[in-house]
Amino acid sequence: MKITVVGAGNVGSTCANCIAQKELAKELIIVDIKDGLAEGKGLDMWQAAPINYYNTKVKGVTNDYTATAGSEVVVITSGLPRKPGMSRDDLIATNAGIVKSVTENVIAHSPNAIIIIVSNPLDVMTYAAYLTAKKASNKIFGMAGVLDTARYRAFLAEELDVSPKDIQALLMGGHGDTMVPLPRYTTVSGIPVTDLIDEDRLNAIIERTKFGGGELVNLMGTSAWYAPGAAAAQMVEAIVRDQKRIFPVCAYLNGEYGMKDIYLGVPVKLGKNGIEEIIEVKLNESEMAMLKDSAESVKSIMKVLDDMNIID
Ligand SMILES: NC(=O)c1ccc[n+]([C@@H]2O[C@H](COP(=O)([O-])OP(=O)(O)OC[C@H]3O[C@@H](n4cnc5c(N)ncnc54)[C@H](O)[C@@H]3O)[C@@H](O)[C@H]2O)c1
Ligand SMILES: O=C(O)C[C@H](O)C(=O)O
Repeated sequence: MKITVVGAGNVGSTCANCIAQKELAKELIIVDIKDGLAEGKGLDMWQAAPINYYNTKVKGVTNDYTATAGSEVVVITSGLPRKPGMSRDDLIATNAGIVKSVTENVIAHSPNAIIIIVSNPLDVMTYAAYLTAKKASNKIFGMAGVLDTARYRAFLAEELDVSPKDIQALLMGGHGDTMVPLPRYTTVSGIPVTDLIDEDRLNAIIERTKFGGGELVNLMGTSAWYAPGAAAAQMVEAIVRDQKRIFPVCAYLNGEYGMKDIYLGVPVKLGKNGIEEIIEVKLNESEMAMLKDSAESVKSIMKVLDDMNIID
């Protein structure tokens, strides 16, 4: 198994480190455009192998995609992160071109790879990569829901003073302020969360989750990486170990939830074939309205991508 992570910045290197520590690959290649950065991080991670006891051979390269040839899974994290005062959507002007050129290079050397996009604005960057790669949509999708759900679960665990391991939750929609956490599909070891927390506290947690990325941007001056890197690596694990995990993933919809030709966060089954099933949970009227609202917001950024005219 050979895995590539493109982007050796905060998220890419954290993701690569998780992949190595979980021994998900025999060979792990990290690529970055910045001279020496990926080589240095790859070498540093390889030197951690005798300490952390993993066999994954990590190597970094500067923009040399021949080294990535034959990768089975590729994670694309290249692109600018936002700064305080910016929205994720503000990144489209720079990141669309980066995601396009990186996807072309990835596909040229690993035509059969399953590709996971992380770069923001996530839903539209995933769509841009899909249009560029021209591959089946079950093999190209985005990471956001695993992260957003993890934030929601972490906040709930803290509020209820229980283990984060025992919180199961579902969150749908775009990776932006219109994301849709679903209390009806949130449990603590099977107990409905609504039985354990009052409505006001739950609503406050939902609001904090929606703006969870921005909270960290304001604290750090750049965006998060530990949870995002771990979330992408968890998706890689589900694929390489054929775990059939059910995760919220930014997936291409072709009629599911009454929507077509859009990438949006929905629950899917992830296994060795990538997205093996899109699960259509029953949404009530208000949940469906929120999902549609989120889709409209993603569509408005798809229109910006279209107007940029950079993808055939
Ligand atoms: N989907 C999510 O949930 C999620 C979570 C966190 C961050 N992100 C996004 O991930 C991206 C990366 O965030 P980060 O914090 O790692 O940023 P970062 O600045 O630390 O790293 C980005 C890296 O991409 C590299 N890069 C730029 N252009 C490249 C190219 N053409 N080829 C190869 N490498 C290139 C840069 O040199 C840099 O090292 C951002 O767009 C950020 O918004 C998404
Ligand atoms: O918030 C950001 O800009 C980065 C990422 O999308 C996140 O949610 O942490």
